[in-house]
Amino acid sequence: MSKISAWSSAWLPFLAGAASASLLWTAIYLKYELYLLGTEIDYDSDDDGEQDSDDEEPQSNVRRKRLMRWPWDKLRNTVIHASTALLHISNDAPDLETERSAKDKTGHPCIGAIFGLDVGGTLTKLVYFEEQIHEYKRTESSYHTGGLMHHRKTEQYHAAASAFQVLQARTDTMKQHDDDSNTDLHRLMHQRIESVPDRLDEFASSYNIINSGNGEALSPTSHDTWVSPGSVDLEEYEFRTFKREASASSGNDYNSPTSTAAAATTTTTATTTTIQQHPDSPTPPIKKSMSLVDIPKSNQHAEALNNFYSFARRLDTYQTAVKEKELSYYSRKLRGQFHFIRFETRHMQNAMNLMRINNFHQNIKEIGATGGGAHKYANEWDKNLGIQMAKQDEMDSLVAGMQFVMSDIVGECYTFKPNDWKEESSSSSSVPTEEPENTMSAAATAAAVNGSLRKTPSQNSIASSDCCDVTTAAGTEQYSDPLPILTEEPKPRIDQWWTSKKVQRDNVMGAHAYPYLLVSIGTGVSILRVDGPRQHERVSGSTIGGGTYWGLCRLLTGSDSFSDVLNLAMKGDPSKVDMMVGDIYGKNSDALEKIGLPSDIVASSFGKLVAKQNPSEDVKEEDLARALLLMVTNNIGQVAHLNARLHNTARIYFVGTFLQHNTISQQRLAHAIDYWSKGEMEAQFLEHEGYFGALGAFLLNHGIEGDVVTGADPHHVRPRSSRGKKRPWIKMHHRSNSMNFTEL
Ligand SMILES: Nc1ncnc2c1ncn2[C@@H]1O[C@H](COP(=O)(O)OP(=O)(O)O)[C@@H](O)[C@H]1O
Ligand SMILES: CC(C)(COP(=O)(O)O)[C@@H](O)C(=O)NCCC(=O)O
Repeated sequence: MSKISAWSSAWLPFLAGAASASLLWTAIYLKYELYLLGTEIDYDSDDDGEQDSDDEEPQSNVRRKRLMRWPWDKLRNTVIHASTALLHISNDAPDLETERSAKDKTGHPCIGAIFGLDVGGTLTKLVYFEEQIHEYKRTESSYHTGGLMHHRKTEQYHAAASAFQVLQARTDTMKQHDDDSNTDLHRLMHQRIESVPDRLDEFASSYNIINSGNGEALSPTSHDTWVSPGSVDLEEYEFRTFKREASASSGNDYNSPTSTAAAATTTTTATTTTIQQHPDSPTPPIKKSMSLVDIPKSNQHAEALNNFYSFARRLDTYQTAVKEKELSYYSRKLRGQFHFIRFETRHMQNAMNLMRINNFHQNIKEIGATGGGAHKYANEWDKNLGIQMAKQDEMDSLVAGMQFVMSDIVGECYTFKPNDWKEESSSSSSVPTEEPENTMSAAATAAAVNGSLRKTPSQNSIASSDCCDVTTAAGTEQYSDPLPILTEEPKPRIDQWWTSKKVQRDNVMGAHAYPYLLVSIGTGVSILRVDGPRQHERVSGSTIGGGTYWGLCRLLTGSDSFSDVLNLAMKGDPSKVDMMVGDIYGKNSDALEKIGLPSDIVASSFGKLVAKQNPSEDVKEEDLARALLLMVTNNIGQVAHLNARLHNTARIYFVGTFLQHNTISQQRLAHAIDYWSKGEMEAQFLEHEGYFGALGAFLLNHGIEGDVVTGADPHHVRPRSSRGKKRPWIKMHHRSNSMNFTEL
C-alpha cells in the first residue's frame, strides 16, 4: 500500500499535467474544426454539388477544407444527381483507356449481351434480358418427375402468365395515360410472385386452372378469372421450338457445371440444330440452360449482372427514364424475362452519365443497337463509355423483334371493332360478352386468347388468313387472296367506331402471315411490305408522324408531357376546328350523295379556323390536341391504305411508340382502314408496339433470327419471285414520301 502511495505521489503531478495539456489541445483543435465546418457549409451553400468558380484559386484553408469534406457530402451529390440523371462526369473519374483495356482482358465481365438498344429520333428504347435460372431448373425437374407432358403443361402455364400479365396491365394502364402506375406495379408483382415456377400448382389453382396431370389441354374452370392460351398451338409450338445441342446426343453430362459453361458458349448455334420432338419419343436429355442467349456464367459476370439488375429494378425512381413494368414478360423461347426501358433521346448525355456514374460501362464492351442514333451516337458512346454499338439494320431489327414477340407471346395482337360487331359463333355461352375498350375484362381476354372470338360474315374475307394459329403455320402452302372480292358491301359505320372495343386477334404465324404491311409510326413513318422472315422491303414512308404530332403539340398546347397531351386530346372536341363536309355543302345537300361523302366527316382538318374572325376564339387546347391527333392519324391511315392496295396486303400492322396508350389513334386507324378498304383490310396493333427495334437489335446481335424468330418453316414462305412480278419501281418511287424531283 505504501509502495502505491509513493508511486502515485511521484507520478500524479506529471499525469495531471499531461491530461490538462491534452484537454487544452483537444479544445483548440475542436474549435478549429468547428470553424472550418462553418466555412465549409458556406462554401457549397448553393447546394448544387458543383464547384463554385472561385474554387479555381483556393485559399489555403479552403484547400484543407476540401480534404476534410464529409464523405456523405460526396455521396449525397452522387445520389441526387444520379437520381435526376443530371450528373456531369467528374474530372476524377477513372481513365477510360484504363477501363477499355481492362474490358479487353480475357475474363473481364462483359454484360453487353443482355441489351438491345434502339436510338430513335424522339425516344431511345432499351431492352434487357434476365435469364431465369429457376425456369430451367423447373423444366429439368419436370422431365424427371412428370415427364414430357407435365413439362409442356408448365410451359403453357407460363405462357399464359406472360400473356395475362401483359394484357391485363396494358388494359388497365390505357384507362389513364399514366406512365408509371404504382398500382399496376403492385398488382403485377403480386401476380408474378404467384407465377413463380416452383409454386406452379398453387399458381394454377389460384386461377382455377385444372391441372389434370394427364397432358390434356388446359382449361379454365371460370372464364371470368383466367386466360387460357390456345392449347393446341402451344403444344405444337413446344415441339417445334425444342432445342437440343448437337453435343447432347454425344452423351454429355448436362448437369455438370463444366458442361453448362460449355453449353452456354454454343447456345447461339442452337438455332441451326432445331430438333422436332414428338410427344411419343423418349424423354430427351436436357441441358442446364435452354436459353438461346449466350450469357457467360462466371462469378464475375454474375456479380456484374446482379449489379445491373438491382439497379434496373430501382430505375423507376429516375425521372428521365421510364421502365415499362407492365410490358415485362417471360420469354418461352429464350427462357428469361425481357424488360423494357425508354428515355427521350434528347437526354442521351444524361443517360451516358448515369451509366458512367454507376460504372456499368466498365462491364459492357459491345451492345446490339439500331435506329438512326446507333449511327449518330456511336462515336460518343465509344468515346465516353468505351462501348461499341454493334449496329443492326433498323428495318431488319423492327421486323425481327415484331415477329419474335408474335411467336413468343400469346395474345399480342388486337384490333378495334365497332360496338355493333357480333361474334359469328352461336355457342356464345362460353364466350363472354365483350365490354367496350378500356374495360376489357380478363374474361374477354381469355376468350380472345383462346381464339373464340369470331368475325361477322362481312369480316370473313380476311378471316381465313387472319384467324389461323401457330399450328397451322408450318406445312400448309395455302395462300389466300390478299384482297378477296366481297359478296356484300359493308355499310360504313362511322359513329360506332368512336366507342369501338378492343378485340384480340390470334398472332398469325408462318406462311399464312405473309405478305403483310408494317407501318411504324415513330418520329416519322416507315412502311414496309413483309414477305417472310427477313424478307421485307421499305416501300414507303411519311414525314407526318409521331414527331409531327408531338412537336406541334408542344407549340399549340402548354403541355410538355406526351401523356398529358393524350389526356387533353381525350377531352377535346375536333369539330371546333375541323371543317366538316356539311359545313361546306350544307347539311342535307343532294350533291353529297353524288360524290359519295356523308356530311358529318371532316372535309378539312383545322379548316374551320379559316372562316373565323378570331381563330382562337372558343377553341381550347384540348380541341387542338384532338384535331391534330386525328389529322396526323388520318394521314397515316390513308398512306397505309394506299400502300396496302399497291402491295396487295390485307393485314396492316401498326407499330411505334406514337400508338402507345393512344387509343384515339388506334381506333381511328382501325376505322379508317376498314372504311377505305370497304372491309377488305384490317388494321392490327401490338402490345409491345414501341420496342420491336430494340428487341430485334438484341436478337440479331445474338444471331437469333429466321425461323427461330418467326416460328415459320422457311420452306413454306412464299419467295418474292413466285408472285411472278418484279417491282423495281418501288425503290424509285415509293421509298420516300418527301419527293426529290431532281433525282427523278
Ligand atoms: N413519353 C413520350 N415522350 C415523347 N414522345 C412520345 C412519348 N410517348 C409516345 N410518344 C410518341 O412516340 C413518338 C416516337 O415514337 P418511336 O417509335 O419511339 O420513334 P423514334 O424511334 O423515332 O423515337 C414520338 O414522336 C411521340 O409522338
Ligand atoms: C428516317 C426514319 C426511317 C427514322 O425512323 P424513326 O426514328 O422515325 O422511327 C423515319 O423517320 C422515316 O421513315 N421518315 C419518313 C421519311 C420519308 O419517307 O420521307
